[in-house]
Amino acid sequence: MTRCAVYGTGSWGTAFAMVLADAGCEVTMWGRRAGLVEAINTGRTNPDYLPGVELPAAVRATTDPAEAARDADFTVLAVPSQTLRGNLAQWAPLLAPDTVLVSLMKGIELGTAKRMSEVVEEVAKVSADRVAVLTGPNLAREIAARQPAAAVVACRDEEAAKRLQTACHTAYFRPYTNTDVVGCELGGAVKNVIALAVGIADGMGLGDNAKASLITRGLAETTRLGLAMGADAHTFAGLAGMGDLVATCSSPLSRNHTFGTNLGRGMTLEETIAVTKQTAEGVKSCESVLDLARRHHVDMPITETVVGIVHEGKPPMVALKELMARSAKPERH
Ligand SMILES: NC(=O)c1ccc[n+]([C@@H]2O[C@H](COP(=O)([O-])OP(=O)(O)OC[C@H]3O[C@@H](n4cnc5c(N)ncnc54)[C@H](O)[C@@H]3O)[C@@H](O)[C@H]2O)c1
Ligand SMILES: O=P(O)(O)OC[C@H](O)CO
Repeated sequence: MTRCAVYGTGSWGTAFAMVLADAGCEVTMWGRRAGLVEAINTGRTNPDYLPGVELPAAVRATTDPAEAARDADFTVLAVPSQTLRGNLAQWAPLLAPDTVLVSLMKGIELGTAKRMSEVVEEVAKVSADRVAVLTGPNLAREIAARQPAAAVVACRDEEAAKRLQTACHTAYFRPYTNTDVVGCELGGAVKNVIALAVGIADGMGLGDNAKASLITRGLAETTRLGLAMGADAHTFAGLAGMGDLVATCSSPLSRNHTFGTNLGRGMTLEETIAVTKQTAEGVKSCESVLDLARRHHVDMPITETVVGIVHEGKPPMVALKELMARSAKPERH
């Protein structure tokens, strides 16, 4: 039987653990808090992140990272992007020798501007052939309700991607393989920034034309960055690009979209952070995405606008006027 370790008992770690169990894997989750681990093992629910959802019997949890790691064919990482480096440094010595590490994270590291798979390779000292990424339009609550969704598993080693595809393929979860790890990771990280922008526009009551324009031009700037970094343009028209943008920018379940909506309605950053109970990656990653764009000399006006509103106190109405007054240009630029 395929054995999986899942590090992180948040919304997506738990929902993906369910997917793996439903696909026939045996899953051990690692969690920080003994109380939550106990609730998962005895109550078969995760009351903090997925209340009311019954977990399959093949999912169990532990606070011992070594116990979770033991004999795992796949080691799934589902912690916030900005804590991954520190977390993985502790777990790396415990990992099973040939395990494939799977990143569920959708962020870019602050300071280094590294993608999560790069952080994993560096900290766990493994080759890119042993690091996979799972991404796409996958709102955890819908997956936990076993509502249908497609996803992408990306790995430089196509055989490893296929093994992961088999390990997480269920009647309601349909993963496709891809070898464009750079494009898949950028799609996942930048859509969170665009979802913040769309949320802000929604909060300001700017309408559906504004939303569609931000999604489309958001995809254009994501693709520009991807091409500058060697990604395949087709990836951005797929599940990791357009697919995830549509889901995240249109769903009230998205933390990034909701965060933006609160800002657009006039809440301060501090008030918005206070009412956000889970990880909204775009809030920090907008700065690291902009850093990445500058390193690659790519213009990302929507990302720059989000950084201005979220981190520099720019009033959304001023930011809107500036964005609309940019010089006119052909669409494909
Ligand atoms: N929730 C979704 O719908 C969804 C879907 C796809 C991808 N993702 C991505 O998955 C990643 C995890 O998101 P999530 O939704 O599970 O977040 P979450 O906020 O629901 O859970 C985060 C988990 O990380 C743990 N954690 C927080 N700080 C930590 C630290 N310093 N050290 C160790 N553990 C820590 C929390 O206890 C929790 O178990 C993010 O990158 C997110 O973008 C989320
Ligand atoms: O809730 P969000 O905004 O982190 O988005 C969740 C997923 O990434 C959607 O695919």
